[in-house]
Amino acid sequence: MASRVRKLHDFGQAPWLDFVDRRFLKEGGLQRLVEEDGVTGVTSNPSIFEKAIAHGDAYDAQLLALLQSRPGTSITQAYEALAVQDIQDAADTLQPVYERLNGTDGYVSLEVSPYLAESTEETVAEAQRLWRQIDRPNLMIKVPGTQAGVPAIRQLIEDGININVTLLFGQQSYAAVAMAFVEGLEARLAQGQPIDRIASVASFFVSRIDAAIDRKIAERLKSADAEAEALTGLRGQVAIANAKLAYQWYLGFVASERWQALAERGAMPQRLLWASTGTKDPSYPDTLYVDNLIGPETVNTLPPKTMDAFRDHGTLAPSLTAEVESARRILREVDRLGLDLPAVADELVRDGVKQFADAADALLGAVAAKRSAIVGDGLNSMHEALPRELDEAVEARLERMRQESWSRRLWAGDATLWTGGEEAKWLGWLAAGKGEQIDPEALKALGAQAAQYRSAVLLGMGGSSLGPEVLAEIVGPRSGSPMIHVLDTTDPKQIAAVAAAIDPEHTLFIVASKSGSTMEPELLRAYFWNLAGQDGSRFIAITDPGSRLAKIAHDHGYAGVFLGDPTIGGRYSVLSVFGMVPAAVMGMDVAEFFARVAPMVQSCAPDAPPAVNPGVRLGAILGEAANRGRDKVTVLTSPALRAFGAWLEQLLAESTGKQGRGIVPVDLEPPVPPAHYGSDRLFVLLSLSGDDHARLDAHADALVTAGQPVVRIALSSKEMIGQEFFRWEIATAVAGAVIGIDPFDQPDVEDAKIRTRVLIDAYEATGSLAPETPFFEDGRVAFFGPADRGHSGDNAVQILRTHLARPGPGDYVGFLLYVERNPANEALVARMRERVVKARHVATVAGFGPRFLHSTGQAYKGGPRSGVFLEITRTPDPDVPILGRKASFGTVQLAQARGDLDVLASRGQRVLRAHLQSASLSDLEELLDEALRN
Ligand SMILES: O=P(O)(O)OC[C@H]1O[C@](O)(CO)[C@@H](O)[C@@H]1O
Ligand SMILES: O=C[C@H](O)[C@H](O)COP(=O)(O)O
Repeated sequence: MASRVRKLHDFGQAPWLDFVDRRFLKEGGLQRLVEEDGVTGVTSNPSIFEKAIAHGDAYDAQLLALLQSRPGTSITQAYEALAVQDIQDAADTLQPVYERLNGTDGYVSLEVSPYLAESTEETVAEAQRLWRQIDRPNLMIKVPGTQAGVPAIRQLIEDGININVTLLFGQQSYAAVAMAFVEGLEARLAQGQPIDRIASVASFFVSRIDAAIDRKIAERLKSADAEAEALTGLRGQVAIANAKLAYQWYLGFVASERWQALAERGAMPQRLLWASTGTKDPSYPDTLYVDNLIGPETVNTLPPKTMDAFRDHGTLAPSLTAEVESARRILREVDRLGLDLPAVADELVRDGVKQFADAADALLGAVAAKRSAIVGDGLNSMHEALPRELDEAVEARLERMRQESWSRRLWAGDATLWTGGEEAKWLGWLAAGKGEQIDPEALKALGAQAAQYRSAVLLGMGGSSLGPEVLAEIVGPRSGSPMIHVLDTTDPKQIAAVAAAIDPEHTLFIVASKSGSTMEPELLRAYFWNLAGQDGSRFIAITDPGSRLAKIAHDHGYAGVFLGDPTIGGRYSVLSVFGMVPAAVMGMDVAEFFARVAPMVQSCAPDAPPAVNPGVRLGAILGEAANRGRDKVTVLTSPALRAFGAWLEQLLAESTGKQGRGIVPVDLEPPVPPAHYGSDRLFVLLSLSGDDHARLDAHADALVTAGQPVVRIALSSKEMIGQEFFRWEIATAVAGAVIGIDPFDQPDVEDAKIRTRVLIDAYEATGSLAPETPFFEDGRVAFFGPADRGHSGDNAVQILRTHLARPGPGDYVGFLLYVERNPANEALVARMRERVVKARHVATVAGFGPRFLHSTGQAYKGGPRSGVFLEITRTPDPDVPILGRKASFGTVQLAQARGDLDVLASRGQRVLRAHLQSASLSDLEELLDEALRN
């Protein structure tokens, strides 16, 4: 006996299957339905593919093969490759049907990306691309019947592409779509193109209408509506009535002269297709939306469950044209009762687009997760353990980000993600992450040339020095390549130490400054220019086009000038020439380096939904933590990655620390037992496989047990540090959006520079710095501070005690040292920090001046006003003169310290400056120790 499903054909209706799945196709499921049930078509949508691909392993083998053969494949491309294969398989299964029915049936539908529903042009382009790629005559591309979709449908029909119009709910949009179909065909005819093989269906959604109307009715019934009985009578009636009237419109339409003219030229009608025919309300019969919509020249696409039910107990009768008057009456009732069907239809279109976009997000998320599993340790891992409240806030934020398409908007340069200001002009680092800002061949040649030098000295500040320093310290020069010294200071001892360590004859000097006008690299450039005998052949410059440095490099005959991208701010520049030129000098294979970075860039791509996008996810954590007072991002690393924090500090602080908000990075603070930490921290651990990180792990475990939020990041090799540059750049940009600031400006840095300049200019004029009076001195140490800040005490210990008693919960203590940055001084300040943390239970930061001025300085001045700073200065001895100037490097450094203090004080931060007279730094450490003892 013929199957009941097959018998639908007797009524002129084509049964299609609303389902696709790899295993089902491979096991011959579709073939069986074609043979046994007379199925003559297949529809898919993003939800169907989400169910197929995201759950189970049927697609994993193809995915693995794809990613192995083309590692650069994006998750959208990967999904598409999987879907395309299924659609081609289904089309091939239906090919005999298509042939037998002479192109009137036998179609398989694939939907364009739901993300494009508002863009006509992009929908057209994607439909054309999929059409070419799938390359089957019995393919239909599904395009939503939205406002933007209608002109796309017209265009695509004109192009000769079969179209399944999806998401139709209302009579009006159906009519618009039918006209678009006609116009497309007419346009073809006008061009002399054939129209007899252009197939189209208009997918009228059914069950979703009842679901929406029934919900409205239920709401009304809750409030004891006077029309309760009439409303109840409409439950489960409206969708079918709506569909029946759509069919009546169709009948009128195909009878029209306009259509008949096309029909005479061989045009096939655009059939109405009943979609969404699986019953949503279990109290309704499971074949409701099949039994009642049977009629000629139509299609019903049935989900497997509905098809099984219909096969089993469906009712075959020509129902579509029955009781049309009753359908009209029902819709009049809907109108009378104010249920507003057109509004419901509009809302269902919006919901439908969103629902498919949600499904696409889930699908892409699942593909991304599968890809991460395949990439394995080729992608640095990240795991977070967050206290419940923060965890919930992060998850809620990620969901909001998903709904608001943050990953896509970030890459698209949508400034409204931030403050709607200048942000879009500063996104060149995204392309730089893909290696697009450098010329690998030129860098290879540079690496070969650089091998002749014993050492290299890089002169730069902030973003121009910290990236190279991290690369030098973590990855290090290859054997045969020069040893690299990074100088980002005006400290005379530090400058002298580098000058003494090199042989200028065998040294390559790299002057790095985006602006080309930063004071420190300019002074250092002049100093080493003379030291190197003014021989330009041993100098190269890295700078932005048209800068003063570019001109000097040209005039001085530099061996090379590497130009940066002006749309990249300094702190985001490490993956541009600013990091990669020094890397090449160190003998790194830059192309190989970027090949390692690539999996992170792909994982952070615009199509990677926030929850599985490692950069966006981290950004959500950083931003939510900061907004909840956990604004001290405490960086802990395994030994080999120790240097990373210096780069990260600048990125986080300078990007987010403004308008009294932002993140205060805490780097190189010695770990202490969890009891000493407040509730203002977020801990980030970076560990390198094979490095000694057992203690670090134990510390992290203890922190988690104590309820502290911990993010753990693991690298499989030190070369993988490149991935962290990119992850953190994305994370910082995203955190900036969560915090609500522009992460690409640095509004408070300039002030300290101005104050310094005033002091130095005065020095050049008078030969001395403007006098200043300490509020206390004892010959060992002199103290300076704003008079109005209540500094008091009869001796150094008391003064320090008073100052260090200032921080309360959530505050932080900053040590700002204008002394040589060397291992001994670093160790000393680390000890001082440890004492403060233990005694005061607050976070501590430390910076060596003027280096930190171009890095964390922005956050200390513009960020949260929770800092308590101890600035430490001394009169440098021996000093280093600057040729052609009265001021020495030491004088400049002191002027910088004074300028810094002034600005910090003017911003309401609590500041004290200890100027070492006869006391050494160790002496100060003892005083501090005493001051912290009760
Ligand atoms: O590369 P440049 O222009 O010399 O700037 C160095 C650093 O100084 C700053 O502008 C801060 O003063 C940083 O943003 C930057 O990385
Ligand atoms: O083309 C088919 C439609 O996408 C499908 O029928 C929608 O069904 P649903 O409303 O059950 O999601």
